[in-house]
Amino acid sequence: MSQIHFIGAGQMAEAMLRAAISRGQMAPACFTLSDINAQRVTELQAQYQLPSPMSDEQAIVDADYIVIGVRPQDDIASVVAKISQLNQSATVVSIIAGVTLATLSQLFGGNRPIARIIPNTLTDTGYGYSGAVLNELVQKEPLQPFLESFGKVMYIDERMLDIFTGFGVAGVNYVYYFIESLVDAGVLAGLPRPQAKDTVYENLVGAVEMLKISGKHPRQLLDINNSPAGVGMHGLFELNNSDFAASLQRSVLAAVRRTTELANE
Ligand SMILES: NC(=O)C1=CN([C@@H]2O[C@H](COP(=O)(O)OP(=O)(O)OC[C@H]3O[C@@H](n4cnc5c(N)ncnc54)[C@H](OP(=O)(O)O)[C@@H]3O)[C@@H](O)[C@H]2O)C=CC1
Ligand SMILES: O=C(O)[C@@H]1CCC=N1
Repeated sequence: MSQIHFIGAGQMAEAMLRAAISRGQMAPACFTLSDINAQRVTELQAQYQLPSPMSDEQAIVDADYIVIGVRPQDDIASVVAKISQLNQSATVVSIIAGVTLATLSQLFGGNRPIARIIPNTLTDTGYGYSGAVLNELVQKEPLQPFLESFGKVMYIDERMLDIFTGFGVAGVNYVYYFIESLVDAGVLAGLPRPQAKDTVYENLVGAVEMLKISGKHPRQLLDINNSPAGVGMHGLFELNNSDFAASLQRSVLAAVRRTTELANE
């Protein structure tokens, strides 16, 4: 059983281990945590019945995988120094947005297996891809069960990882925002909120299924959904007349830019 130690026990660390445990793919005993905020660690240990090691240092020594879960703006160099001092062989799994394998390898002084993973916050659902890049020292097979315990895994070229972060992982934002706006539209038109919400959820899941089942392009399904001079076409005309598509695309580009920016701050 692999031992996984998280340094930085924030939102993402919790989302990953909660999914791994609740989906029955990893045992609570696999996980130890450390964080600047000791209270946070105590709370998570109690909530998920995680072991309490003798010390943070001991947990790092015992780990097979060490997940760096701090933010790009945090003192990453001090985290690396601590790992290097205590454990020379564990595979490092960095989830820090924007920070490249080259930067991490340089900090670790080479010879360190490093996986750069950008997890998705859809962890509990089994949907959503984590973007993954491994350096040549990582053994993929033993790492895979951990990665798959909190989502699907998409191995991509590292030069695409910031794009994947801003587009794919931050991408859930656009879906939540779209759902909120569309439910509000139903309410604005006069439907009670619970019915508006149920309708939007059903349409969203159903539309994805239709695209998958039919193999058609969205535009082809739009054509089927719109009769001549009909209801749908009048609605679409207003959308065509708006900045909807370009706004969405500008938002994604801003998120991608910010990913790269963060690594240089
Ligand atoms: N949230 C998301 O959707 C995603 C986030 N990521 C990446 O995951 C990482 C974590 O994000 P998230 O969980 O949202 O952030 P959080 O702020 O929730 O978690 C970071 C945690 O690390 C702690 N911390 C900071 N410095 C240290 C240190 N030197 N040693 C130990 N603990 C430390 C922080 O404590 P304190 O708050 O007290 O400073 C905090 O508890 C980021 O790098 C982000 O880019 C990747 C994919 C998705
Ligand atoms: O906003 C963030 O920092 C993270 C990284 C990608 C999505 N959310």
